[in-house]
Amino acid sequence: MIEFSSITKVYDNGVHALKNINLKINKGEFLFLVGPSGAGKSTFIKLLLREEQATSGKIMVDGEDITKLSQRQIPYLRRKISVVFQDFRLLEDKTLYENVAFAMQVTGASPKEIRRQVPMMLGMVGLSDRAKQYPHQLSGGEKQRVSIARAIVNRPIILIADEPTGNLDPDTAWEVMKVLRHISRRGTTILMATHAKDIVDVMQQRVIALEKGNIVRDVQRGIYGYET
Ligand SMILES: Nc1ncnc2c1ncn2[C@@H]1O[C@H](COP(=O)(O)OP(=O)(O)OP(=O)(O)O)[C@@H](O)[C@H]1O
Repeated sequence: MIEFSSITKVYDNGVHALKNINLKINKGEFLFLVGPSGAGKSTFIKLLLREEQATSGKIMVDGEDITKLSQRQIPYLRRKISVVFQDFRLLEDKTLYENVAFAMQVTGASPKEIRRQVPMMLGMVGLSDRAKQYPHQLSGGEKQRVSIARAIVNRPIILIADEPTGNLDPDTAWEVMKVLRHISRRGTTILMATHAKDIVDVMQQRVIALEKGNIVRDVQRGIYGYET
């Protein structure tokens, strides 16, 4: 479903951030992307989102080489590949319902679809009864769950989570992980970049480790494998 073939990224300053990466990701997989700072994790994510362009190689997503997309086609890619960030990035002047609904409105979804889909998503992340509240009334973990609801409301094929538990205490981080696991079991692929050793070790999912732009490990039911 997603395939990197001979992907290399050299930034303008000459840094080789990714070196000849070959990788296949299947539907519904849960993957952790790990590695020391500067290993190339963010670059990997940016290439998938087309925030950066590969220097060479191709990246197939859902049957299409995304390195060839024009600027005009990129918004469509970002519906197939959705992201949640460490800092949540919710709209503070909108309620939870409105935050999730807004992501559908911008794609031109009908009011009827929005009324059906938004409560379902808020239910899935366990926040049905908070729909009318504003982000400032929520804990960090709750904010991250809203941001996940918003990210999956348009049914992406892959959800990228970039350090999603980085700002959360351990208990709250696990609430977020339960939601991500549930979403993955329903068929959405999850790619989570993280430094959270304990989470990676307990979850026992596929682990892809990058170091200096190379994949140094790719194991099913893997562990974090670095000192923290
Ligand atoms: N826009 C850029 N221009 C030049 N070099 C860059 C740019 N972005 C990243 N790099 C370099 O590319 C390499 C890989 O960086 P990247 O941000 O992908 O690593 P990372 O694994 O995400 O690190 P972290 O865990 O700190 O987020 C680093 O050497 C970094 O300095």
